[in-house]
Amino acid sequence: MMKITELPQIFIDALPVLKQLEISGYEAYFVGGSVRDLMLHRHIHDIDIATSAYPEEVKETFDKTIDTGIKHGTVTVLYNGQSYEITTFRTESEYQDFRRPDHVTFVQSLEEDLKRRDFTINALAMNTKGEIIDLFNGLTDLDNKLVKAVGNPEKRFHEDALRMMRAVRFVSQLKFSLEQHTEAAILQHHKLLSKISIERVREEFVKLGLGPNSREAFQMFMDTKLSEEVPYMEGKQHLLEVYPKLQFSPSEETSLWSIIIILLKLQNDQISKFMRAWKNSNAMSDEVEKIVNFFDLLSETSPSDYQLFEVGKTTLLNTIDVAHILGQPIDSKVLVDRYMALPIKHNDELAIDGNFLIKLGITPGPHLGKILEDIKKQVIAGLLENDIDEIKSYIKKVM
Ligand SMILES: Nc1ccn([C@@H]2O[C@H](COP(=O)(O)OP(=O)(O)OP(=O)(O)O)[C@@H](O)[C@H]2O)c(=O)n1
Ligand SMILES: [Mg+2]
Repeated sequence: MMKITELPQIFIDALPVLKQLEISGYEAYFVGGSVRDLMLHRHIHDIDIATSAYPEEVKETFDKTIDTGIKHGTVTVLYNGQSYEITTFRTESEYQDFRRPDHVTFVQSLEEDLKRRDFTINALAMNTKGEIIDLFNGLTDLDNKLVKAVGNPEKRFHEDALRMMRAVRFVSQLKFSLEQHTEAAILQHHKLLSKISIERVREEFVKLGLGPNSREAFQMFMDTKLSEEVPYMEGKQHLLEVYPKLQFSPSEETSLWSIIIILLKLQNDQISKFMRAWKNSNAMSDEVEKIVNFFDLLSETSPSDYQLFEVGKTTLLNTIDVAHILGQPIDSKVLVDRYMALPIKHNDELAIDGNFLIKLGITPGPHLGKILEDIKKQVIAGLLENDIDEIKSYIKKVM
């Protein structure tokens, strides 16, 4: 049996929680992604604990607990300023509506818990001695870099169809391959994905898109026809096939969405609809719309100083990133230099404001707004110095 002697701090911090359960007469193990990532020497962002104790028993064992998902057997324990999700050994009923189980069955053995998990690499457990429990050859699959369903892949995907997205997401994140029966089962059952809420699909899609192996994973996403079951991508493989051939993989979510929208050749009025269909936030949607529009502008012409000012630094850099990934030849250095050389970069850097104009005797209203806008344009174009006195004499001249 493999034994880990030097555990990362995050496990050491959690050990007293597992030991407390053991003292109370229950079994407790580290499970899931944290054990996988430990074996891969990847960063461990959180840990999951599985126990033979029922949720009520977990609550009796610790002082501070929160009923996170008590129906599903999960209790959060607050310990030493950290929070830990502790889930009772459970299985999933096989056929509900292909979504997360709405009821679960608690079971007595770790083995029964592990065998309903999605992939062998996620079905490892570790006890308090640091011993790895590997009932489904997860360690071999880790060595061979394989995402392989535990047992019958069709059953696993019927229990939770999101797992099909998770499979390609791990291919991207871990640079793994899909085991052939697992891949075949996804192709065969890809339609089940349409039953899953967009929020959950989006989360996996973003992880897929931002993973280091996202271009290969995206090819798999199309080959298995999962792409046919998500918003705006049905019947669009001929446009999306560019993605695996991109120069680079995106590393920002804004870039990922912008690139998909550009490849799909969506018109301007469809961008926010696309973003809404994917249940993205308004802030994300607004930024992506700005990026795509500026990208279109850059592909046609060189932006004016005023257009550079309007788009702002963040969107400029985001658009340059998108152009870079798409292999679009733009002179990013010139654009950034020009932006940095702008006399003002924000409205509030203008030497005057509306109140100043009112004091000069201009009546508030649309007319005043136009004058202010004109002054701003003159300043940005370098035709007028951003200086109160200069601006004052300019106003006197034009009025
Ligand atoms: N649809 C799912 C989701 C999760 N799991 C199991 O629950 C564990 C924890 O799930 P989660 O935190 O969602 O995923 P991780 O595998 O831990 O990946 P991440 O690093 O992204 O958290 C997984 O490892 C897996 O054993 C599963 O079997 N089926
Ligand atoms: Mg996890």
